[in-house]
Order: sequence, then structure tokens, then C-alpha cells
Amino acid sequence: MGRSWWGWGDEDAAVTGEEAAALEQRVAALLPDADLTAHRPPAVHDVPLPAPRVSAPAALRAFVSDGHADRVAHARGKAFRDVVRNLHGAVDHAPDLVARPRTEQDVTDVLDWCTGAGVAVIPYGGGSSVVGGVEPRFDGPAVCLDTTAMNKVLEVDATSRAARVQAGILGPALEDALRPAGLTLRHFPQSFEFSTLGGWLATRAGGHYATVLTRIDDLTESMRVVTPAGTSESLRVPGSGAGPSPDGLFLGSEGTLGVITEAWVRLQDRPRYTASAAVHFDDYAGAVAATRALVQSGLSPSNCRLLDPVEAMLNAGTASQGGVLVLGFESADHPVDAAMDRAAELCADHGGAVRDRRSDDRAENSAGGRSGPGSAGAGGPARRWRSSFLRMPYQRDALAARSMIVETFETACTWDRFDALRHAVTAAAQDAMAQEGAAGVVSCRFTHVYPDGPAPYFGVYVAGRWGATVTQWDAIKSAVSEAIAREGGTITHHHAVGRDHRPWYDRQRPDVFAGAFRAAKSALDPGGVLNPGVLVDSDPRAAGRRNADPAPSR
Ligand SMILES: Cc1cc2nc3c(=O)[nH]c(=O)nc-3n(C[C@H](O)[C@H](O)[C@H](O)COP(=O)(O)OP(=O)(O)OC[C@H]3O[C@@H](n4cnc5c(N)ncnc54)[C@H](O)[C@@H]3O)c2cc1C
Repeated sequence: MGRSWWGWGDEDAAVTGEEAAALEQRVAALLPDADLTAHRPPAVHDVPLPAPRVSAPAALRAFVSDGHADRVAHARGKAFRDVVRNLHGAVDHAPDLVARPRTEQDVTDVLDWCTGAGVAVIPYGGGSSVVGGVEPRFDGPAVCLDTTAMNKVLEVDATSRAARVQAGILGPALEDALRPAGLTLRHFPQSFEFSTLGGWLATRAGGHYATVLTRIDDLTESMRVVTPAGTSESLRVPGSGAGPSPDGLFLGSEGTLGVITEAWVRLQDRPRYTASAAVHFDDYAGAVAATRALVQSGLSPSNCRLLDPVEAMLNAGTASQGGVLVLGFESADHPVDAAMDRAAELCADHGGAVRDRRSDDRAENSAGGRSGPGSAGAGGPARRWRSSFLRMPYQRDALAARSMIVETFETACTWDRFDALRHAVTAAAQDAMAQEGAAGVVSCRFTHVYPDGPAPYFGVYVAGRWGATVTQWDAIKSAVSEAIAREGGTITHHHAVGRDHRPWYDRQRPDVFAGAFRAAKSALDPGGVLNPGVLVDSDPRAAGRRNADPAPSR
């Protein structure tokens, strides 16, 4: 047993037995007409693939594979639509080769060969993209450049609390390497176990923590990027006003400008003091007002996830009329009970009742302790929500195999627009479901909150039709994306643009910026080989041979 080729994570962690039966029961109670017949994916070797269209030159063969299983496993990311297409054994676009460079020189050699031969290159970390970011959805040959052999922490500067880390390291290995020094990156996306530092930087990933240092951008001191035009390394300083930031260009570049090979990242002492609570509300408007008051108070909770009643019921097992605010504080330096006291007062002002409050000063997360999203101090609904958070991707796969459409989408907007956006998005999802003849529910939680607005994260749980769930989901996704754009939200707060969000991203970004970005791409990637179809189209003279198609193939 190892990594699942078709779904999330490890094969031996897949949902089976009692967990599967309990899941089916919960769905049947919610959607009694759902057909929950379980379908199985084909064995990886039975997935049909055309022969590779290119072969690696002799100098690269030591780290390049054209193996069938390698090509299938690197063919797409881990969104719902990826998992379902895998379940059907339909891999329309696979890379011709998978390269696993061991050094920066190997990366340069791959880029040089691909630029010369007109072969596309898709930088690939953990392959957990949910936006079609790693799928070679274009004509012409492609090499998947898998960075996971470059996976070491190279240096720790304990004085400045920073580390120089290779981009292909996965979350757990990074934290394991930092733990002996009592340090942590404290960046825990839900995909933490199976995504890489390079992927986080390339997508501007959002971690588990709700306020202040929410994204990998905030934790980045400098970056080293190998491009077809040469290598860029930014100065390692705590801040700089020296013109536009080179890191600002490469953060979120999604493999279109170069391969991120290393970064200096900012670390923190592992938290010792924690406090958590679940605050129940009778009225969702009051819950939203309390969350806004909290994030505008300067208290900076580490966790501040407002679950609406549907989300609270489905994923925290808690009935609540107005929603539940999962609240947490933590510090390596001082007790956080006073902050929790004040947060409870602010919530009470808006009708919130604190339940399941816990605090802990036992250094559970300090050197030698375990780490992960919100791993200390939580009880009751907060604890149930956290464990279901980690099981969610596995359960999504089990439900996808049972014709359910289970997927999420996210955005961010200012507080003044949130009510209208939530209503519009929920209505668009419900209308699209009705048009697809499918019954389902829509949930909403805040993943991150800022003084000027929340990042709402929606879930859909729909009884689909086997064989049609991808087209059904695409129709829902298109409708909600239109609603988000209409209501002034961003097409993504942290899932990135990839190929799937291109139509809305192209409308969101200013035209002059698109031109400047295209010019930067031409300068760094003159052959237009890097991740065609993502973020921006190359100069047509460079990309003419490839006919990139940003729209999702169905
Ligand atoms: C179950 C699940 C939960 C998720 N939870 C979160 C979450 O909490 N927060 C969040 O932000 N996202 C989340 N995601 C989305 C995904 O995990 C993130 O986008 C993550 O940052 C991708 O990292 P990766 O290493 O898997 O990159 P990949 O999926 O391999 O690649 C993503 C993009 O980055 C590019 N890329 C990868 N490595 C490099 C590199 N070294 N240099 C240049 N470009 C590179 C790729 O070309 C691609 O465009 C989740 C996804 C899943 C499936």
C-alpha cells in the first residue's frame, strides 16, 4: 500500500467498513434519494495511455521516467473532478515523461532541453492542485517536473528564526526537521501531509490559522527560482522597500515563470499556551457580527472559523440555529486566557454562548510534541470539527465513488459585501442543482478573517448521477463563479487560478497588468514552455505550436 493513484493520500487510510457505512447513513438521512452504489477505480495499469511522444536525451535519463504508473499518477491534481475522472479510468492528458531532478543543475538541464525541443514543462510538488494546475490539458508533449527529490531543510538560523528549505519537501518532513529546535513554520493547509513548500509558494497557499499570518506569503523571507532565462535569488531581509519585490512576482506564479527550488522561510517558536472554545449563536447575522468584532478588536485569534448551521451539522455534528464559531488562541510566550475572556465578551455582545471552553499550558505542541492544524487544547465541537477536517478529503473520495458531488470553492470579500455574496452564491448553487435535476445542500464557513473582510469557503453536497457528476459539478461551479464575480469577490482566496479559474481570473485582473505579466513571462520563459494555459497565455509566437486550452475538459 502506498499513495493512492486516483484519490487523496494513502491507500490504507481510505474510508472503508464502519466509517463508510456511517457516511452512507448520514448521506441517506440528508438526501434520501441518493444512489450510493459504490464504484471502484480501475487498477493503475489498466488505465489506457498513448505511448510517450518524446524520449529524454541520454544525459537526463538517470532521473526521468516514462513508466505507465508514474505518468498516470502525475496526470492531474486532486480536485473532485480529478478524482471522478480517475474513478472512470479516463486520463485524457498525461505527461509524456516524469522528471525527478535531484539538484538545481538537473532542473536547469530539463528546462534547457524542453525549451530547445519545444516540450512543455509542468512543475509539480505534491500534485494536490484543485484547479487543474498540474494537468497537461493542451496539445503537444509535456514533462512533469516533480520536485519531491529536492526535499531537505538545508540551514536553520535560530537567531533570526528562519530556515533555508528545498521546495520539494512535504509538510510533515519539514515540521519534523524543525521540531528538534523547538521551531515551526506553522503553516498547515488541509493538504499539509501531501503538498510541498514549493507548491505552497507557487499557489500562495493559505494555512489553517485564521488571522495575521494566514498565507505562505507572510512566512517567506526570500526565494530562489530557476527559470529558462537564469536563476533569480532575492535578498534575505526582514523587509525591503527596494522597488517591486522579486518574491511578489514569483509568489503565486503557479509554475508559469520558473521552478522554485529553495526558500528562506520565517519560523516561530512552537506554541505552549492554548485556549479554545466553541461559541454557539441563535442567529447567523449575530455570529457574523461577532466574528467581525473579534477580528477588528486586535485580539488576533489563531482560529476563528465561523461554521454556518449546515457546516456545523455536517462537519462538527452539532445542531445550531445560527452557527458555531470555533475559536482558538495560542502563544509560545504567555497564557492566552485573558484574550479568550475578552473574545467571549465580544461574542456575548452579539448573542454568542461559549461552550466547550478549554485551555492548556502543557507545551503539547512544543519540541517533541505533535503538530498539525489546531492540534492542542480543543474539545467538543471544535475537536470533532478538527478531526473531520483531516478526514474530509478521504470521505470526499468515498462519496465521489458513490455518485455524490462533494466539492468546495472559496473566495474573499469585504464585510460590507458578505451578506449579498453569500445569498447570491447559495442561490446560484441551488439554481444550478435544480437545473441539473440534483438535490443537495450548500454550507459556508470562514477559513480566514481579516479586519476588512472574511474568506468564505463553501461546500456542496449533492446527490449526483453516476457518469454525469463531473458535468453536473462543472455547471454548479460555473454558476457560483459567476455569482462570486458579480458580487465583487475574488475568484480564489487561496486555491489558486490554475486552468479551471482562468475565465474569471482573466476578467478580474486589470488588462495592463495582464500585459506586464505576459511581458515578464516572455522574458523569463521565452520558449513559452512553462505550464501553458495557466494564469496567462504566452506570446503566441512562442506558444503557437501548442494550442493551449484553458477551459476544463469534461
Ligand atoms: C484535500 C485538499 C485540501 C486542500 N487544502 C488547502 C488549504 O488548506 N489551503 C490551500 O491554500 N490550498 C489547499 N489545497 C490546494 C493545494 O493543496 C494547494 O494549492 C497547495 O499549495 C499545492 O501544493 P502542491 O505541492 O501539492 O503543488 P502542486 O499541486 O503540485 O502544484 C500546484 C501549482 O504550483 C506549481 N508548482 C508546484 N511546485 C512548484 C515549484 N517548486 N516551482 C514552481 N511552481 C510549482 C504547479 O505547476 C501548479 O501550478 C487543498 C487541496 C486538497 C486536494
